[in-house]
Amino acid sequence: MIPNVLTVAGSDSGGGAGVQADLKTMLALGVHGMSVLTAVTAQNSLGVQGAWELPVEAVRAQYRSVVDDIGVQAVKTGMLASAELVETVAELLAGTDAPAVVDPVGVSKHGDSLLAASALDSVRTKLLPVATVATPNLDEVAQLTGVRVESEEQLRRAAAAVLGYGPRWVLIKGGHLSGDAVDLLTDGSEEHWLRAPRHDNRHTHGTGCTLASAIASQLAKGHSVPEAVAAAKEYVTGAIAAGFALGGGIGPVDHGWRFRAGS
Ligand SMILES: Nc1ncnc2c1ncn2[C@@H]1O[C@H](COP(=O)(O)OP(=O)(O)OP(=O)(O)O)[C@@H](O)[C@H]1O
Ligand SMILES: Cc1ncc(COP(=O)(O)O)c(N)n1
Repeated sequence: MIPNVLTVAGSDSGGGAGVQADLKTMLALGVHGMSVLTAVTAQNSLGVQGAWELPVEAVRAQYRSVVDDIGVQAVKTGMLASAELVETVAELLAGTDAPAVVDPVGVSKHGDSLLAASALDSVRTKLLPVATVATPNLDEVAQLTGVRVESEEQLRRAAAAVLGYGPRWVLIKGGHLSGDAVDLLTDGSEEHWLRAPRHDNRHTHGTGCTLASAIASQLAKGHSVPEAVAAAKEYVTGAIAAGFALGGGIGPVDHGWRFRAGS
């Protein structure tokens, strides 16, 4: 049986991040990808030119259509735009018997806001508590907890601060530090350090979405959280190494790098 994985996220018209990155990742990792769109962005390699959220009823209806008939083995969330959508999605996740990977998307790589400032409190108090794994980057950690990380040693403090909001596991992504690309996965008792060589490639649009979707895909296949995150890190590292130029700005990671390696 092919596991079903659902992304609840925004559309990136340029195809490098958001729902498009999620579905490509799911295909590459051998699961059936499904989507609940929360917002539509006009976006390309240069930035986000516009964003429109969907009505709460549209998000709820898409979710019910998928979960009630087809069923899901894992869910991933990305851009949720507003407090109302964050709270709706948190409530839907709480009623779903499947692991949830929550990527608390705040700002795009170009600095465009993808989440209203008024939604931060709902992320802290409603969404993080229902996450099996939360995957904030360092900017999101600072926004959500006030903890600023400038070195690898400080990742532990960031992880403890995020765990304080109640996710089962947290993966703090240190991709924005210099040196190796080091992330810390912990549930407060176990610690797993994930280290990969930094690829000197500016075409990294979609790294966060890709990593979170890869984790959800591996969880759906029945792997434990540490196994799922290790496999997802390997996949995203290869995708970053193969990231390619597109348009005039930052190009996407290559979701199909494993297929191309053999072609
Ligand atoms: N240049 C790089 N080389 C190798 N790995 C990287 C590089 N940049 C980021 N990573 C890794 O990619 C994953 C995503 O981390 P990152 O911090 O980029 O997420 P993000 O900030 O949510 O994504 P984005 O910056 O696209 O919004 C992490 O595992 C991180 O360590
Ligand atoms: C619709 C949408 N969702 C998320 C992101 C962040 O992308 P990432 O952190 O993976 O680069 C984005 N740029 N656009």
